Amino acid sequence: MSLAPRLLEALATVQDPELRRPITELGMVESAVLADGTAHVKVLLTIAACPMRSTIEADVSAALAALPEVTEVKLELGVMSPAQRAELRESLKSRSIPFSDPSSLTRVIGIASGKGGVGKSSLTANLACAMAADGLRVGLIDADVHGFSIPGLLGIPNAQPTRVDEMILPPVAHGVKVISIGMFVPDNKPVIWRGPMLHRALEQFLTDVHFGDLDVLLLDLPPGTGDIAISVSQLLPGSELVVVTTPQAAAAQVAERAGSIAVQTGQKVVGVIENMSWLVLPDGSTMEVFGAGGGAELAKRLELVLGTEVPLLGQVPLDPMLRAGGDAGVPLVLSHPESPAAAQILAMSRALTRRPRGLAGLKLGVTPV
Ligand SMILES: Nc1ncnc2c1ncn2[C@@H]1O[C@H](COP(=O)(O)OP(=O)(O)OP(=O)(O)O)[C@@H](O)[C@H]1O
Repeated sequence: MSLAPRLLEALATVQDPELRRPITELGMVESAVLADGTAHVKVLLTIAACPMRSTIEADVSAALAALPEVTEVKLELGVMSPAQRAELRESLKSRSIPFSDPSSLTRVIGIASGKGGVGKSSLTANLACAMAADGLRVGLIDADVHGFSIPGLLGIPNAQPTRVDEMILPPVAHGVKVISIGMFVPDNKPVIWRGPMLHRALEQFLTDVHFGDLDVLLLDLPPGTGDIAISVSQLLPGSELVVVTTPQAAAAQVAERAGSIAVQTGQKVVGVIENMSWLVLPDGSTMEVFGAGGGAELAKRLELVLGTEVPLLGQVPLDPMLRAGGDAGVPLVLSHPESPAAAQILAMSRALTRRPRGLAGLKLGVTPV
């Protein structure tokens, strides 16, 4: 194996599109030789059917061609041997759940609701895209096993994760790394898994899916107070919760149950989102279709039950464009960021990600004298 330093420097600027690391670090560059202005380079793909083959090919050629001493690029693509793949897997994979390590800097936020249909998944998809558009590295786990809808909301209804042996690489949509139970269920069949299987599935997502370094990991939780909520708190003890409700008093009461599970799990409820708060009519007036006050009431009650501050993060109006954005797979915060509903979601995304983080469990790197 021969590796010319100047060529390696150029190749180090090329990232594997799925693993998001320089190809030089991933052991993908087998040889790189410069002879009479011609760069002869062999790059190894992780698997033969690599969906990113042409992207890698184009990026490598462009990076090499940019060197002044290179007049021609001769690129050969090969495939890693099982032993090379095993080495790569070892170098990438942590034995445990990376996000549950006390020194992890990833904020993990579960989005919960009392009942279905309050817009939890739509808001989760929009929040994830808002955070990614703000330059954060965002992962999203669709853990709503009975109603997985995140891939559709993000425009990748049929996306399949790439598998490198036992390692799973999540598809990326609008800059968000997404994994959904729906991606592992053939033909959109309903999932009838019970507690232990759900726990195992979530555990597998958290250990086997290679998200890489993330600033935020969002989880779209199933509505209610089911097994997944308990599993999340066990597998991700530092995770936080946001509770979504509509303004309706009855909905807020059901949501209170979902939020107060945090008393048992020890999770922090970082806020309430009220969705479908009002509808702006053509004459400019507003109509409170589902009543008023549910979000503020829920936040107040959760504060009492949990004994911690629970702010109402925002109120998102009904907006047909939000629904249409979900159907089209382009969330409203990306297609119409100026709309009042998107503006609310963008503000909430910033409020959630710019909070100072607690120092509990973090290594501060200082030694007492
Ligand atoms: N602010 C809004 N304005 C207009 N339509 C909305 C709004 N929020 C959600 N919707 C629509 O309401 C419906 C339910 O939303 P969504 O699927 O996100 O709810 P959910 O709480 O995740 O439900 P489930 O948990 O049952 O999957 C969808 O058709 C969605 O497009």
